[in-house]
Amino acid sequence: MRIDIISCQPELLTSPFSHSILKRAQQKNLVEVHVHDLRQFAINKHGQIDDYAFGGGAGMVMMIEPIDKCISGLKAERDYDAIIYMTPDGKTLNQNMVNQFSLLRNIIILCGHYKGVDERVRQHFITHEISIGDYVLSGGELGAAVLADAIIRIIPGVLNDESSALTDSFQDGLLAPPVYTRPAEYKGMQVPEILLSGDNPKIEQWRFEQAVARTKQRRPDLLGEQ
Ligand SMILES: C[S@@+](CC[C@H](N)C(=O)[O-])C[C@H]1O[C@@H](n2cnc3c(N)ncnc32)[C@H](O)[C@@H]1O
Repeated sequence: MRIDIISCQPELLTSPFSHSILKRAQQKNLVEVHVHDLRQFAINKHGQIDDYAFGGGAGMVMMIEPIDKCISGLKAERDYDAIIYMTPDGKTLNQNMVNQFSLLRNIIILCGHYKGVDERVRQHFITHEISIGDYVLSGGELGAAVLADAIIRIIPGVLNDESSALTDSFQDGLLAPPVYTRPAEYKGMQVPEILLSGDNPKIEQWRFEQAVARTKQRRPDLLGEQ
């Protein structure tokens, strides 16, 4: 898979892709991540990529021309399955959407700033609008990193033990059950006896029951309850 991220603050995206699982995924050639500096496509030598909003009001608006040039250049090289704009008024990201995106070959993620992008960008170039929650960030980079991380970790071969991602929260519509590690007893706090029993079918049953109980308590909406 190839992910192209368009940003006017590309430095914000250096760290998330330089460590741990996302770094290893790139080293294993399971994903290519390319970050493009929108200022390289500025309309003048001052690096201008934004301007005042027509109609007035506070806040600058990201111009259509630099974004068009950047996206058109990428599209001239290859086909893209999705061109995503990170925006608080987009569809709220969930695991189902992440699973669908992880099946695609090439995607572009556009990060906004200021008041956001000229609406014509959204109307003419964008295929998906994604929010990472009902709050407003300063820019789309953190959201793009969240989206890319969620996608990349479930690409087959990225996690050392692929089954791990399948037992995480939301994959089967439930929250994940509690987990414990050594020591079995710490300052009088015990690990549930069943997990030390070696009886795998019973452990699986216990985990399922815990997942259901946790989901009922914390996220009844996932079970179709209120
Ligand atoms: C200050 S915000 C613009 C908010 C916009 N004026 C509004 O009220 O919907 C700047 C940029 O941050 C990104 N952003 C902010 N909150 C986000 C969220 N919850 N999910 C995804 N991206 C977000 C978007 O790319 C947005 O264009």
